[in-house]
Amino acid sequence: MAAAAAGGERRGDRGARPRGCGCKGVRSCLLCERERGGGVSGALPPQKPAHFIYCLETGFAVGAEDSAFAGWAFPFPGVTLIRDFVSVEEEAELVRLMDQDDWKLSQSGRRKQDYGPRVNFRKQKLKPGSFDGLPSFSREIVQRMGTYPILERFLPVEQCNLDYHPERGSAIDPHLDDSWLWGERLVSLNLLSPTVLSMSQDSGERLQLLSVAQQRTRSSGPNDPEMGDLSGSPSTRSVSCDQVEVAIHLPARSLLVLSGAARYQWKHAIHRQHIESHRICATFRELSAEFCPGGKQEELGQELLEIALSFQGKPV
Ligand SMILES: O=C(O)CCC(=O)C(=O)O
Ligand SMILES: [Fe+2]
Repeated sequence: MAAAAAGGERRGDRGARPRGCGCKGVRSCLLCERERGGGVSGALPPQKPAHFIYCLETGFAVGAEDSAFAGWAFPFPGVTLIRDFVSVEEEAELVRLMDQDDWKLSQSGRRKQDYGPRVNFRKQKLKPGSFDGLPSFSREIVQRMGTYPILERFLPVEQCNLDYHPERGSAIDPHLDDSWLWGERLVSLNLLSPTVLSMSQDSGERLQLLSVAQQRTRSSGPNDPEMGDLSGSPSTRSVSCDQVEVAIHLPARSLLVLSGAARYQWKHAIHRQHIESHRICATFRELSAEFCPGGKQEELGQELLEIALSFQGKPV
């Protein structure tokens, strides 16, 4: 289960939980918060003062218009978003097929279905367990992924479906996905409703910002009529990384690929307030170098790949 390592979720005994709640340790959802009364701190995301919005066209994170960072931007590499990766009809069919299997209760008001090997991330132990492959309905989806250059030779060995519902206050805390087992590209298919993936870092390093005019100069050249006023002196500004949150807007039916800095340096999260209606996300993960040809555990990697790509799986 990737999200466990990803989010560092812990087992903990906080007494009986209400029906429908799968929270453990410090996590909570609307159901257990209601039961406890008064809510809990940590149910809402920490507010970061510097709000940026990821711009798909330029690959920059751009200061939100109503904020103190309007007019400022910085490069945000490692994000690829493919709109309309599946059609409305395919989306409905995928959800119908997912719903034929049970959803297990998970942390923070989520439900999940996992198709993947048995993993202990803490001890770095891995075995196939009862994994019998990705589900048959993913065969075409995985084949389609491979037609995009960014997903060349993308061979997933895990699929994790997560189900988010506003009534349960579903969310996922900021985390990095594991990188011992999982490789460079994290791929997620967004179904049923749009949401926002919130990117943040704990590091106190300074992030150098460019004024939007400077950014246009670099990307468009000096003769672009869109450039606006470039005559002023180039100004600079910086902000501490841990003050920044970058919103990546994810339309329904889009496919998101995170790699590089967006995968390894920036944590990702879905805040509760960004689940406005039922949402399902299917995340696909590939193996890290250790499990690929030439790596220490290539045989185990090959075995897992063969199982995964038989597409005969049921949730583990
Ligand atoms: O729901 C999402 O888009 C993110 C899921 C995620 O980060 C994870 O499963 O590790
Ligand atoms: Fe994740």
